[in-house]
Amino acid sequence: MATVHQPPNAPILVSFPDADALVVSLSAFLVKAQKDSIDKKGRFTIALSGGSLPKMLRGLIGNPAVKWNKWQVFYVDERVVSLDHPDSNHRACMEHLFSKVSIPEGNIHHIDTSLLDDLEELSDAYEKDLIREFAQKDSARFPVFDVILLGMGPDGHTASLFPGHELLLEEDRWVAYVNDSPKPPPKRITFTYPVINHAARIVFVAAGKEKATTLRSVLDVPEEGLPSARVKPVYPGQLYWFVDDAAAANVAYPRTPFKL
Ligand SMILES: O=C1O[C@H](COP(=O)(O)O)[C@@H](O)[C@H](O)[C@H]1O
Repeated sequence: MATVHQPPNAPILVSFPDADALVVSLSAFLVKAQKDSIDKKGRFTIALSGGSLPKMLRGLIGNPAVKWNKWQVFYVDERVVSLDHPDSNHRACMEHLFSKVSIPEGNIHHIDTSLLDDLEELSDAYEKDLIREFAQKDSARFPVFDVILLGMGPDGHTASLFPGHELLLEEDRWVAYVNDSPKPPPKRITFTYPVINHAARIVFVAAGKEKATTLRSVLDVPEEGLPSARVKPVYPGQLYWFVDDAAAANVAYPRTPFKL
C-alpha cells in the first residue's frame, strides 16, 4: 500500500471505539500537556469550549495527577447570558467539572456579567483579562495557550465562529462579539482565529454519528467555508482531532494510534 506523506504539523486524527474510551485518553493527554507546561513555566493555560465538550472532561475528576492550582482556565467562547443560565458555557463547565474538583475560583476566567448589555465592552474586558494573563509573560503578538479545546457543530462551526460570518476574517482582535449567531443564543463572545491558531496544542473533540458528514468535509477535502476547517495552527503548534469511531465513520484521513 502506498505511504501517505503528511506535512510536519498536519492534523493528527485519533479515533476511539466510543466516547468513554475517548474520555480516558483525552484526560491522559491533558495531564501530560499539563505536566510539560508546569515543568517548563510553572503554570498551565487552557481554554475550554461549551456544547458537548465539558462532559468529555470527566476523566479529570478525581485524578491526583491534575495540579488544579496551576491551571488558568479561559473560555474559547461564551454565550452572553448570566453565569447560572442554562446556555452558559461556564455553567456547563462548572456542572460537569469544576464543581467536582479543587480548582481555585480565581483561576477560572469567566465573562464579566456586569457588562452583559454592552457586547463591545464585554469582549474588550475579556480580551484585557487575556492580556493580563499573557502579555508580559509570553511577549508574542497573540497569547499562546498550552491547550485549546474545541468542539465542532454539525454545520462546521467552532467556538462562536459560524459559516459565512465576517468574523472568520478577523486578524487583529483577540476576542470579538457576535450578535447574530444562527445557533441560539444570538449574542456571544468568541476567541478569534489568531488566538486559536497560536495555541501550542489545539484539540477538537467530536463524538457521535451526527458529526460524521462534517468531519469528512473538514479532514478529507477541507472546505474553507467550514469554520472548523480554517483552524490551522501556527508552527510549531499541533492540531489534534480526538473523535469516536461513529464520528470518523466516513473519514479516509489516516488515523494515528493514540500514544503520549
Ligand atoms: O455553540 C457552541 O457550539 C460548539 C459546538 O457544540 P457541540 O455541542 O456540537 O460540541 C461549541 O464548541 C461552542 O463552545 C458552543 O458555544
